[in-house]
Amino acid sequence: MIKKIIGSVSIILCFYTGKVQAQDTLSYYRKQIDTLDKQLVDLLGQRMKAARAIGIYKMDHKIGVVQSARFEEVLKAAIQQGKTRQLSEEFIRALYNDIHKESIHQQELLQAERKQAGK
Ligand SMILES: O=C(O)C(=O)C[C@]1(C(=O)O)C=C[C@@H](O)C=C1
Repeated sequence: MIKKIIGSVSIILCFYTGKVQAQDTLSYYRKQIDTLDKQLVDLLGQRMKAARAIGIYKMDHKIGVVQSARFEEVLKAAIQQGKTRQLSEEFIRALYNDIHKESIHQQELLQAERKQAGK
């Protein structure tokens, strides 16, 4: 009888500790995602800052905002790097098209602001 009770208790304990371990694993990876997401947004902010600086240069040198050949280069490099990280070409294309759109939007906005300010 006592053996049966010990057996049942140890099974319950195993389930419990298993659940605790699963929770630990989930929160461990979620924390990792939270940290990486912060870095991602921070990097995107840095990239846009560089894009705005390019926007000023383009305005000063009368260069058009959209530079398709340059964007193709950027995209190609990102697709190549993505391949080494198990990221599909489709995903990288969609991501970079959105980044490019925002980059152009920020440059145009900045140029419009500068024009309005008479700079
Ligand atoms: O390289 C430039 O000329 C940029 O302005 C940067 C950038 C980009 O976000 O990658 C943005 C717009 C251009 O069409 C090409 C590339």
